Amino acid sequence: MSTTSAVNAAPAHSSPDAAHRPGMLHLFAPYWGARKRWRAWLLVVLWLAITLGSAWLYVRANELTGELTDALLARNWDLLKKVVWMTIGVGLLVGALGVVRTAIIDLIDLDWRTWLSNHYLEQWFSSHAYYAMDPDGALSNADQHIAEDVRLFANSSVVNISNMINVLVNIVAFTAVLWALSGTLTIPIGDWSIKIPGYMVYVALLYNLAYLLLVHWVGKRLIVLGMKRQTVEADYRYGAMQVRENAVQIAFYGGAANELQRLRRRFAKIRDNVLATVVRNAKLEMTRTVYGHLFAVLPTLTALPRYFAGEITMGGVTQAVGAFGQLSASLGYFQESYKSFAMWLALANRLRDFSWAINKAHARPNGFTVVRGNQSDIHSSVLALRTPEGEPLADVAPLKLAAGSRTLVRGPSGTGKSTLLRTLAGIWMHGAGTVTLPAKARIMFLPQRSYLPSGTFKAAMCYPLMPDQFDDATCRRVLEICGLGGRITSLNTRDNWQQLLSGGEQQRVAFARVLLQRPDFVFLDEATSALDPATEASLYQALLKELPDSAIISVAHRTAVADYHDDIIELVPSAAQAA
Ligand SMILES: Nc1ncnc2c1ncn2[C@@H]1O[C@H](COP(=O)(O)OP(=O)(O)OP(=O)(O)O)[C@@H](O)[C@H]1O
Repeated sequence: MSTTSAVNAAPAHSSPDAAHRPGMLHLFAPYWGARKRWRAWLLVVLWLAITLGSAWLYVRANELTGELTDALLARNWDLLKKVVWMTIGVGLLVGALGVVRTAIIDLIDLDWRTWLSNHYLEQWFSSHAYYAMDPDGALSNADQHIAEDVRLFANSSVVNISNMINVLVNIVAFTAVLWALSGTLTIPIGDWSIKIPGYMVYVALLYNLAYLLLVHWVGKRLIVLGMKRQTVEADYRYGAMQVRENAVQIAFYGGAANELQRLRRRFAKIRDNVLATVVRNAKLEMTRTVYGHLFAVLPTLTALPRYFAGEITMGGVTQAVGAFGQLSASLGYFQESYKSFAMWLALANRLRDFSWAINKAHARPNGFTVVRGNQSDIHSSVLALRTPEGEPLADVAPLKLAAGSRTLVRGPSGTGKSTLLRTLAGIWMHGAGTVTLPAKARIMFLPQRSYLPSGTFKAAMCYPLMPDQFDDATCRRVLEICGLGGRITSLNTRDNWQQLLSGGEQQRVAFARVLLQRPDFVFLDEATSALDPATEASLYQALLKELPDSAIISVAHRTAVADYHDDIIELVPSAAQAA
């Protein structure tokens, strides 16, 4: 792994507790607040214009139902024909505008999702967040946050907000219609009378407010359940993925029964969550059904006083009932979509927690200072290595690794040899000391088990550089040196190399990477542990021959490896660790 980007990732003096939990606004502002977002805003303006136009058409359609009723009652066939044609025309126009509106919403959704995905990917890969240890577990399902949560959040935000605006426009339009049709209701009380202008609007508002409060009271637990749902689903999927990735090891251990139990336990959590959601949804639906049916005749009853007073015609009643229905349907949107709001809130909270976990990872104090200087060697002060819990591991005397030097790091298991390499790579932050790296040197770290991305073999071999940076002939030459010439017939064969190649072959691919990329410093952490002594010897000999000027720093338990090194760093466990 090249360290150029990882060096000194975290700020030296900060605290994860001080990390900022992003507010709701942070989910919207960076995208919608940026100046260059004119295309997205143009789409919003277009959508808004169509929504206003549609609202006017809905009002017109409602007027037409009133005119239709009156034309029928008056047996006015000419007027009836005209009204029918106009109703069809308005209906077609509303439908066509609806299609365009949906397409615009889909485009806004896609653009925003693209931006959010990039944003979270960058945050995750920036500094050390993607490999940071995560005590809260909020980073462990990062894949779920980036793939699923972002998709659902962008979609439900765009859909919910656009629906809400649409509903608000309809509320305003039909409140005006209903207000005009309501006239003034006069309630006589003895010698007095109370006059209520636009009384039908108040009835509709009260009816829906009571509805909303009831639905919230019954349904608020759905928010918590929605949040938990995403987590338990992700845990289950991750568990299954672990089995896939470690299938052979599990089979060797005969661990199928154990894995089965583990996955069943995780699935049981999904089941519990879904059951609780089903029960809560049923309660919510029941509440809505009972309430809706109890008050089904309310619009007609509300319009009757004016009809009986002779203030409106039967067409007026139809229109008033229609307007009441439209207003209620618009206000009722908040109840209808309670579940999707609950889901949206759960997603927003999960994304905020994810950003928070990344912020905490960024703010975690780094005990080490890793800097780039103009010198050609790598050197350090005394390095005090610690565990994440702060327990001392080992104190490493000042290092000086010059070009062409060969250094072996030895010591009992668990002393901190790999930790020392991680510290030099800038990806370990528990301890104290300073590491100075050459500004322009290329440094490569080979762990015991190298990462081989799936895809063409050439891409896996050239990782982390791009395959087009190397010609096939050079690739073939280093493969021959590493004893893989016969094994890999085509550089362009695609496969899951991590699973397909043996442990020793994977280590040989890692050596091929080194010979190909010719770094100035090579750190090998038990990089030949899976190889037979003869292959190990031939690889080390090839390394020294091909890269005579590179510094080689190995961590190895095998005594034979010492033959290829001049200096030895002996790590001794700290007094506390030895005790
Ligand atoms: N990510 C981690 N979280 C918690 N503890 C860790 C982590 N990585 C390493 N440690 C602990 O730090 C100690 C040193 O580990 P390290 O891998 O550096 O030892 P080592 O000398 O390379 O061991 P070995 O020779 O067995 O490979 C161990 O006790 C290990 O459990």
